[in-house]
Amino acid sequence: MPQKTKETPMMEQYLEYKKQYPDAFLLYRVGDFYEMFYDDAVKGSQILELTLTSRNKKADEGIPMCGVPHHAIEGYIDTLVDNGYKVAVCDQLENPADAQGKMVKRGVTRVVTPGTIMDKSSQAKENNYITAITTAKGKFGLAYADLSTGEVKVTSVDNQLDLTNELQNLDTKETVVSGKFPQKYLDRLRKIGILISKLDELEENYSFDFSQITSDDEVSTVKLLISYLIKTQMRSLDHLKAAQSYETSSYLLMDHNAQSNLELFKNIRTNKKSGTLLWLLDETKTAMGSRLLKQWLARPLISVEKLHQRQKLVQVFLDNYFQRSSFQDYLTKVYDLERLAGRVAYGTVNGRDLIQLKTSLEQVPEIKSILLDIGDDNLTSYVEKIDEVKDVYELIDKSIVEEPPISVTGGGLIKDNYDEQLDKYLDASKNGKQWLATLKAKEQDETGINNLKIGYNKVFGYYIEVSRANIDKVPEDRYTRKQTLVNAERYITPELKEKESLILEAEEKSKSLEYHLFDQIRSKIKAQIRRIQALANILSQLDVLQSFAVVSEEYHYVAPKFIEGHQLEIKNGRHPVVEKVLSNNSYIPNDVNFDDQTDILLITGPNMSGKSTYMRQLALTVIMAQIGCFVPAESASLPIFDHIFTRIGAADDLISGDSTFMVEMREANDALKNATENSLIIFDEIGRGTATYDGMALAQAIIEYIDKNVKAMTMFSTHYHELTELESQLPGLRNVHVDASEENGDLVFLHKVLPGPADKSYGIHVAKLAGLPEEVLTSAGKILEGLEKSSIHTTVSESIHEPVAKTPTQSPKEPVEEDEAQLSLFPETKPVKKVSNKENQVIKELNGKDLMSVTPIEAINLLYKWQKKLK
Ligand SMILES: Nc1ncnc2c1ncn2[C@@H]1O[C@H](COP(=O)(O)OP(=O)(O)OP(=O)(O)O)[C@@H](O)[C@H]1O
Repeated sequence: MPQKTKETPMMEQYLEYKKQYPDAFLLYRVGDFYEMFYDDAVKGSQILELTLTSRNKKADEGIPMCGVPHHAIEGYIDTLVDNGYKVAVCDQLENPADAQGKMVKRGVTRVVTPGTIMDKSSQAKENNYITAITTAKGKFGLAYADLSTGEVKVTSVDNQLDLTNELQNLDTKETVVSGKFPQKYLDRLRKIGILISKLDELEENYSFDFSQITSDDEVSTVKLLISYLIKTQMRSLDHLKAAQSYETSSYLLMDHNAQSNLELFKNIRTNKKSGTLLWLLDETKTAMGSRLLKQWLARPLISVEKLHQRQKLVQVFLDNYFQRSSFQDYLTKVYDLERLAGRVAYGTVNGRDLIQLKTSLEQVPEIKSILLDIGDDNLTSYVEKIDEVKDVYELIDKSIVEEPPISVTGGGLIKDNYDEQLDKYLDASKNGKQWLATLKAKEQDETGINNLKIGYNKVFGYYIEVSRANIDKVPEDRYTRKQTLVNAERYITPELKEKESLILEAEEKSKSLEYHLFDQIRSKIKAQIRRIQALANILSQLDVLQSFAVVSEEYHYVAPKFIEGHQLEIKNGRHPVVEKVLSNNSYIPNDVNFDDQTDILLITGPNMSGKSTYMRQLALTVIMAQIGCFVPAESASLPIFDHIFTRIGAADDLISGDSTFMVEMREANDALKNATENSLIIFDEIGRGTATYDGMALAQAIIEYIDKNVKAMTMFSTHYHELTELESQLPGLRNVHVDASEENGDLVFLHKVLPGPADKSYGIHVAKLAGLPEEVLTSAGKILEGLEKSSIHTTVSESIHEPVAKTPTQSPKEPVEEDEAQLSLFPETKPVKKVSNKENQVIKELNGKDLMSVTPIEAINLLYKWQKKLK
């Protein structure tokens, strides 16, 4: 921390800025370095692996310091921001030479934060969303923006769970709140790695298009977000598009767990894209297309009309292979128009970016004509809307050289014949150099000094240099001596000085004129940003649709039919990712059928037989259908789903401190409470996370609840074979099993889904496949045999479904026998001899419960409470 001793003026200035940005690393420009001091230096040197030193000036002695070279700053900023920190960059605002001994003027020129970092090439295919959240009238407002593409959206959600979900689905790294935002909601967000940035004062003076937002609360949320962007970015935000309201319910909903369980974007094991649905579907040719595909996958549609529209275009790309390939060839040459537009608005665009913009625009007329040639009405009406933005193309074409330098201040950017004045300057400087060469030859000739040179330095400009050995040949009447070196003398002549001023003036002026012209060109393009964004939008949609066609063709997908009512029929469906990964067509296709009587498919079968794969296959097929892609099947008729709920695999939520079983129950609860008839529920072995009887009882109660109250299409896999007997009691439940057979004591997986329950579990066979020691396997075999013979086993399996089945599905005609229900749930409980007080209480409570109005989760909670009491 700052020392008590008096600071040097520079450190005083530093501390002044640091005070304004206490939560950011302040990178403070000193000469050719950006320096950090005090705590920033200590922490920064660790994160960035820099050497920590201390300032040596007497008054500053002991101040920790570390620095990075100015030209390498971007990489260091990226590292800090990747680690979840903010960075404020404090630049020199004047040339130190002009400061004339006073403190150099400095100022913070940008603040980079995890949500606002732009231009990271590693993230070209990703959106980086910054979010803002507000709360009013018990609801939450949520706005998000991608600063590099200019997208701004806003919505409101009813509760904290939905808010967290939406933030996680957006994968936001940073969220802005006002100082008044209730603290209690923020801890959870911090725990899941979101940086919270507080902003107390809203900006007032800016123009932004709020016209498409209807609710005042949403306007407030967007205002908070825009204010933060203005505060941190300190430059034009003209490229931000009009904010759009959206409702989460106008898409097929999937919470964050479902997205990650189904491996849409990240492989659960590797955390990478490989092996995901996005990986499979992404045959896009542009970064914009890839980002859009990801957005479509995160928000599948529920409008049949829009889906038909997408399907038709996919079909057109499928039917016209040659046009599609040349469309792809041209698309490959289209750069990231969205981000280029962002850079134009930001003023960070350089000559090379403009050439990229030009090259991209150059492809558009070709793209249009190829697509119009196909002659499909749907596609044509789409393509006709494409604005080629020809004026921008022409402007860049006539003004910017084909291979411009990175810097925009050093000249060499602007073409000949673009500006008359510039041509004159360039001519003068070009001719001047020619003239100098001629002069050198002439002087060498006249003086006879062969090694006579013409040079230049900043102090006295152009000079003639003669080596000491030749000094006697110097024509003293024409040459004026300017400088003496050890081995040479330097001279000037009136002729040289006259040309010098012309050459220098031309060079200096041409550079600044070039910059000025470049700035003008940039502003002219900036005025057309909306048109470039609109073009980017159409091209990225077409890119995604052609990508669907490529994948659908390669893997033989079909257009799904959307049907009304509670039915689904998939013939020979496949899991698209497993199919791709498995070699030589070894994937076994399977049908999925729900008729109007069925809501639950109860899936049994040995471990490793393919139960999870079968269930995920349906979920992925539904998602693919609802983004407008074709699906992996021979034919598919599906309803439009409103929500997919999943409970797959073991996921501990260590952050919130929940156990696997707790997460399992929370996810089950979410589905039971929120699913509708139009939802899809995938429950993979619900109940396995707890003791067998509890688990089985719960699984059964959940199935019955879905059948009776929810009626969503449900796939439920289980190893509790006893549950298969439910088919005779629940008209909406059908058993299917994944087939396996035993050959010479070895298990053969057939991966074929057949009607009816599985007859055997084969758990020990799978353990053998996994290579467990022979001793363990033999011993397990003996234990199993014993269990199968024992009466307990049969009693349990019979009793377990009977009484519990009666509770939720009990028809009013059949009175519930509570005693029996209680006893049979805990069959190992010894018969009660004497009823204690505690037991009396439990019985009383049980008698007082209206079981018809108790949810399965509440039921298990009650059971837990009672059991605890009795213990
Ligand atoms: N239809 C299929 N065709 C070919 N291979 C399949 C098929 N279904 C599954 N498999 C293969 O079998 C493996 C195991 O499948 P899956 O994980 O779905 O089994 P499971 O029955 O859910 O197992 P467990 O009960 O142990 O969770 C998969 O990784 C896949 O390689």
